[in-house]
Amino acid sequence: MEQLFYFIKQLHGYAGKILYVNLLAMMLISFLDGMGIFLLLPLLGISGIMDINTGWSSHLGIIKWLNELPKSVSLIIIVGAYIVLITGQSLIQRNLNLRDIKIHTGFINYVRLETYNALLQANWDFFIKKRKSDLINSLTGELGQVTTGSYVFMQFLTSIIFTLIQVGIALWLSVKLTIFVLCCGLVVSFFSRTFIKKANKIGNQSLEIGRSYIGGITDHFNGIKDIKSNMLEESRRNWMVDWCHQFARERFAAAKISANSQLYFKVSSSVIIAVFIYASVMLFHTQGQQLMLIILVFFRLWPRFQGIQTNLEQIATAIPAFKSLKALQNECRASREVKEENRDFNYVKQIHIENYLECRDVSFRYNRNEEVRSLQDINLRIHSNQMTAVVGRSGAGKSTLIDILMGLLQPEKGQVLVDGVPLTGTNLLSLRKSISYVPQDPFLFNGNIRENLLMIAPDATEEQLWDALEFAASADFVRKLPQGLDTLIGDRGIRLSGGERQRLVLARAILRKPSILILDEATSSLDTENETKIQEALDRLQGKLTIIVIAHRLSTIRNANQVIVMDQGRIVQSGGFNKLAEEKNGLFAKFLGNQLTDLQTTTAT
Ligand SMILES: Nc1ncnc2c1ncn2[C@@H]1O[C@H](COP(=O)(O)OP(=O)(O)OP(=O)(O)O)[C@@H](O)[C@H]1O
Repeated sequence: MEQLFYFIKQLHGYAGKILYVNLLAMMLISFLDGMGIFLLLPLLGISGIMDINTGWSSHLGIIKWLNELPKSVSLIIIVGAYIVLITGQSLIQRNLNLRDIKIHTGFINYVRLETYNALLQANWDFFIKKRKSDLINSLTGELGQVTTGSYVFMQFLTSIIFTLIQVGIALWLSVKLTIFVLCCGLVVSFFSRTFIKKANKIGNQSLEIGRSYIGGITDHFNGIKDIKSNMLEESRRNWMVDWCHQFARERFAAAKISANSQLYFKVSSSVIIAVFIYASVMLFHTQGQQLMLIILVFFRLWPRFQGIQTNLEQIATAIPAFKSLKALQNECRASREVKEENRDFNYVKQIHIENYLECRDVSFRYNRNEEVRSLQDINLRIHSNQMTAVVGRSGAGKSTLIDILMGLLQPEKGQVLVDGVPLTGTNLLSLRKSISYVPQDPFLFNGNIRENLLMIAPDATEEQLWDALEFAASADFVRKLPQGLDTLIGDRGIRLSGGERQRLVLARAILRKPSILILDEATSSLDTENETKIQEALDRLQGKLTIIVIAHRLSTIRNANQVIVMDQGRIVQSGGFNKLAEEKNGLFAKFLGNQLTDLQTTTAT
């Protein structure tokens, strides 16, 4: 229940006073509802069904008073009172419903934003350890369950208040009878705890099933090209069929719990009332009007018990989602990148590197339980306004080094320093704001080219957009598109070629006016002509920007001021391009030799 109360606390924190106003309104409605029973009594008296003047209702003076009036007058009073009651109750109910919807939708957004903000502030390490589809599931399915659970909890509170007031009215009408019904309710509830436990188990299962669905579907669409080109449709279909069976089993089990619980309540109530009526008539010789009262009280209270039971089962089903979302929020908070004060990214100022960005004795492991280090004793200086190239075999640690330099990953040992000042929460965001990073697999969202560019620089003018496109050798292809800058590029830019995507992301990076430009294999999909254009553009930027390039094609880095050669997480060579090329036994000369051979082979074929 701890997790449930955590969210209820959040609900309370969000809604505040309105929650109490609603609870008060609920009490009023249930009181008016209870008054309905009260009106039935004089009605029954007037119609002659019950003898109002005898025994049990002696404390109901108003009924006697009504009974003494002429029938037509008392009937008008009762019917009028009935209309006033129902109208009042309906008006309050209407306002309550609208207010509830406001609280509920507001609360959904509150929890959504809390979780999303927590995710936005989590560090990179958190994301590389998490499955993306699980996060998507948390923000969709689980969030839905959590908000439904909170809503059901409000219904549960309403039911409790309604029941208490109904019990109060019932006690007023007949103490013994009400205590009897309450005892029966408690006994039945005690035995129905098992349904709540089962519902909680089903909640856990449905959480897992939801995760596996989103996981499978995400994998499917991420790998759709592989699936189509390698004809993997059948295996995907089998996965979906299996999932559907699992889903059907889980749904059926959930429905069975709810159906069994209802059956149990209905049968037990009929048995209890039958035994009670039999005992009243045969053993205690109860009279007609008392029997009527028994039925009246019983039939008003019992459905309330059943409603509470159903609410408890629904809450139990939602608790695993509560737990999961709470755990996610806590994990995000524990992995928060910077302290609370630095939260507002808009006020972060770019940092200007005067001398150099430095790695001092940096070592890093992705998994602390494993021996292998992805970076080992890295000592390196990246000089301001110069071009530094990082080369090495696949898996040598180049991308990891870049992530460390950007402050995305924290060194296990050693430090990253900006002009001699260690990279910490305060200057971390400033450094990142100064960087434009172009990854191997660039991110473009489903929109047009203009929107994708403006995402990074919302105030950029038309002229600045075209300048950036010119720089990245993209202006020509964008001009040729039917709608130019307003052309839609599809999911992740699928309607563009790999090279066009890379050039567009490069243009976007430049638009941000960074002081550090990092290109991680950013020219790998370009043909020689466009690569030359980019290289010329980078040459023009030399001396104005700090440029860090990871490149497999060594032609791209010919003009680099410094080349870092990495192997198995270590820096094995560093220096100018020509100097390293002359170190005949070095790894760099070997790479150069290989690329020359590749080039010659390609030309010969
Ligand atoms: N998220 C991760 N979890 C665990 N190990 C990782 C992770 N990312 C990379 N590694 C490991 O760290 C080492 C360095 O990887 P890194 O991506 O930095 O190499 P790289 O030189 O950039 O390779 P490539 O040129 O293929 O991109 C590799 O052995 C890799 O398996």
